[in-house]
Parts: sequence; structure tokens; C-alpha cells
Amino acid sequence: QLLPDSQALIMNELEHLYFDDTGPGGFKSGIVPCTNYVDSKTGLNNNTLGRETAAQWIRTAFHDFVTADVAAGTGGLDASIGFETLRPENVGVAFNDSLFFFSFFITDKSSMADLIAMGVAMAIGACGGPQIPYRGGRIDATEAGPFGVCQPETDLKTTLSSFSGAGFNQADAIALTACGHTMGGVHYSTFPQIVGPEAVSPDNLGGRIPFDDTVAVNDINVVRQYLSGTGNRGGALVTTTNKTVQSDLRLYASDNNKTMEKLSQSPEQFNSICTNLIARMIDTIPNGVTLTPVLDPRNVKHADILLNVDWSGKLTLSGFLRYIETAGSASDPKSLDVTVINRDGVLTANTVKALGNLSTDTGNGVFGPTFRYPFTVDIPGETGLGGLAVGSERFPLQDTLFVVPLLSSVTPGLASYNILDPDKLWTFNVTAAYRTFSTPSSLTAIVKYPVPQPGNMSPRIDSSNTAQLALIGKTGPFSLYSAALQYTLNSKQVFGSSIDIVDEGSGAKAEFFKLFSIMEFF
Ligand code: HEM
Repeated sequence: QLLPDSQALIMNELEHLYFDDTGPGGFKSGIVPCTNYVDSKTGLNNNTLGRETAAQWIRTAFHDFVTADVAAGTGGLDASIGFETLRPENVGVAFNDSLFFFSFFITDKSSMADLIAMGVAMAIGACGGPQIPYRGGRIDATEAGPFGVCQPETDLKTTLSSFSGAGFNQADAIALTACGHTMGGVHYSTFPQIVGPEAVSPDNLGGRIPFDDTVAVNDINVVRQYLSGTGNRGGALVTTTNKTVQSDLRLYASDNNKTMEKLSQSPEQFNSICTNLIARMIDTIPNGVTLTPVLDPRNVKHADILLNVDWSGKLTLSGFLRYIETAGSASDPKSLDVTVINRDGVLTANTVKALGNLSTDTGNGVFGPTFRYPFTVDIPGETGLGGLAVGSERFPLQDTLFVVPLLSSVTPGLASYNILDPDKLWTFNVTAAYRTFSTPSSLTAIVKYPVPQPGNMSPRIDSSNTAQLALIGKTGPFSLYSAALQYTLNSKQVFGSSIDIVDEGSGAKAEFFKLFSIMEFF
């Protein structure tokens, strides 16, 4: 039998954030348009400061990554940056702004480190640059990492040795810097030793000098303008008269501009070198972390799957399929056939049509128009559910142990919910169905939600809350277990909360049921 494992659950969650959660409030909304700036002090967009969220996301990942020690297998993309924002080498609001935005999306299956990496891939892929292969599975550090981010004052030798410790040679270091220093710029508010107050204006209150004249586009311009001395000439880290802080000039010229010349040959060449280096940057992870395969937007995929069982033992599965019209793919079909695979792994004759919902495309999909195909299918309890087939795609699902949405609830409901609400008492009424021959007297619930970390804008997931679910009855082949769980949480914590139900005896597990998914208006 096909069983979903935690890697599949990580991929489902990240694909949802990356591919189809593209409307208002979605992950991508922070960088629509690419010039947009989300201020973490107010939570609102503010476009008078000369700041840019997309550029901040790229800089955040770089500062998190570059203190990696690949020989020792430590550091890299591990969100340790959250503990390091008071260091002089991490001066500026970029890090806390980014972590604040990402913190709305952290769950048990979407770590802060994965969100930081997604930020880079999205900022580049959605703002004129190439699509960066993106994988999930990173694990968040629980403490600060070593010092060692290059600063404008850092000498060339120290800068190159820092990159080298992270696995990047001189040519890599030059190119990676140019690939990053094509969006955003240097701010008077952050680096007054580099940019003077004359850069400040009413719609540029932070006093930013962009690296090139396409500040919100990930493109080759920075390289060409640096080499030709036109436009922004590579930006303030090249043109400042203060020699000590000409870090980009020192680095770019350190191999007699050989790497910059190579990057400048064509936009395709620039993109292909950057894709490779940026992917290597975000895939630099500590020993012991396993990344998922690359997320693939071409796949039809299921999302928001809910499985119910009624008092006659009949199962009902609902959710939607996602279809993305990627470059070169066929346009969205009117409908997609969804076929139930039973518990024995056999393709059944139980097929329903999922009808395309044209209004679901927000126009903001990173990979193209993105459509949802909602569906509902009834399944006899005896033969049960092992997965779904859509065309040649197979999605493993299971009905051995699952949370029953219609017999579960979250109170108070959505009517009184605001994402920024402070702490209040929440009740999670959770009912799980368990298909078993040796009925245990209770099942364990592990409730997971984000909690603040002192001195860090990023929360961590607390998995220490457990409770027992008691047997309340039977339906068809299932035993039903239930409990009312109460926690004092703020709205953001509820948004990121999930529950696992486990039978410790058999190892059966219902993993990552998102409590917010069943919140209703009452
Ligand atoms: C030699 C090493 C590097 C040094 C010394 C350096 C230094 C700087 C400085 C001083 C700023 C201005 C920040 C501000 O005023 O807010 C900046 C911005 C930026 N850096 Fe770097 N950087 C380096 C390498 C990189 C690399 C490798 C990347 C990415 C791959 C990167 C991405 C960015 C981005 C996107 C910005 C714009 C941020 C914004 O507009 O808010 N940097 N960098």
C-alpha cells in the first residue's frame, strides 16, 4: 500500500505556498509588484522608504548561508540568521522584515529555512530572473551560528575565505555576488559610510542607490553597467569614493574581470550561471538534512484534501487539483478525471470529474495561470482509500488513521478571527477515525504550533503538547476517537497549527492535519 511520508507532506505544503497560494495574503503577495516593500514594524506595504522586499529576501538567504562550514558539515541555509540580527555584519532591516513576513507561513512541514530558500527562488523567478530549482526539507537551527559574513570593509582575502568555507571558489563568489546585486541597492539609512544623505528624497526616505537601473528586475544589467561604466556602474559598492568600502569593485576586479566578462556575454549565460549558483547556495545545508526532490510546477497535484466518514461508514474525499499552464504546456483542460485507488492499491472504476474553476487564477502564479479543479468523491468504507490517480499521476493517500473534519471543529470561528489578534482561549474538538482490528483504548494527539523564540523574529514549532483521544464509538470498519483540546494562542499561532494522531502500539499515524483548514464562520 502507498503511504504518504513526511517528505511528501513537506512537498505538498511548500508546493501549495509556492504554486497556488498566489492571491492576497499568499506567500507571493509580499513581492507583488516586485518593487513592493512590506514593513515589519506595521505589517503594511510602504513604498516611500526606498526598500524592496524581493531584494531583502535574497540578501537574507545569503547572510544565512555564507557562514556555512561545508568541510565540517555545519551551517548553511538553516535560519540561524534569526538569532544573529544584532551583529554588525547583519546590519539593516532586511532580515527581520523577511523573517516577519515568512513567520506567517511556518508550520510543522514548512520550516523557516525552507521559507527563506523559497523567498530567494520566488524573488528571482517572479521578478524577471530564471526559475531556480527549489527543494524542501531544511531544518531550523536552534541557536546562532558562527560569525563571518563579508562586510563592505572586509578585505578581499577574508571575503574569499568566507565564501570558500561555504564551498564557493573565487569565480563562484564573484558571480554569486553579481547575481544577488542586481536587485535592490545600498541604503544611506544602513550604510551612511557608503551612501550619503543626498540619496534621500520623499519617495526614497531610506536613501537607496540601486545596483543597476532595473532595481526590481533580476537581470544582467548590473554586470553590463559595471563593465561599461554606464547607468549605475555596478552600484555604490563600486562607485563610492571611500576605497575601504568598495567591496564589489575589489571582488569583481579580483580576477581581472574575467568572471564579470563571462557573465556579460548574454542574458541566457547570466541566467544559467546564476541559476546554478543560487541553487547551490540555497541547497547548502548541514550534514544530516535530507532535501526533497525539486518541486515541479508541471505536475497536476492535489491540495487541501479532506477525508470524512459518516455514521454509516461511507468515506467522502474532497479537495482540489491544481493545474498550471507552464510555458509550453497545454492550456487548462475543462475537467480532469480523478480515480480512486483502493486500499489494496487497485485502480477502481470509481471516477469523478473535477471541473475547472476559471475564476481561481489570480494572475499571480510564478509559473503561469494557475487553476483549481475542486472535486468530491464517495468511497465505500470496506475497500477504502489508498490514493488517487489523475492521468498517469498517482497520489498516495491513506484511510488507516485520519482526522474527520466534519466531526471536528475549532472555536471561536472565523467570524471573530483576525490574523493579528492577541492570545485567547481556543478549543480544538478533534475526532479521528481509525481502521483497526485490535482497538486501543486511546490514541495520542501531538499538537504543533509556532511559539516565539527570545531574541528571534522567527518562531519555532513547539511539538511538546500531547493529549489522549478517547474511544467514542464505531462506524463501519472505523473506531472513532475524540478529545476537546484547549490552548491559549494568538491568531498567527492558530494559523500555523497542526495535529498528528498516533497509535504508539502499531505506529499508525495521521500526520499534519492543519487545524485552520476546518475553521468555519460561526
Ligand atoms: C562580497 C560579499 C558581499 C558584500 C560585502 C555585500 C554587501 C552588501 C551591502 C553593503 C548591501 C547594502 C544593504 C543595505 O543598504 O540595505 C548589500 C545589499 C544586497 N546584497 Fe550584498 N553583499 C555581498 C554579497 C552578496 C551576495 C552573494 C548576495 C546574494 C546572492 C547579496 C545580495 C544582496 C541583495 C539582494 C542586496 C539588496 C538588499 C536591499 O536592497 O534591501 N549580496 N550587500
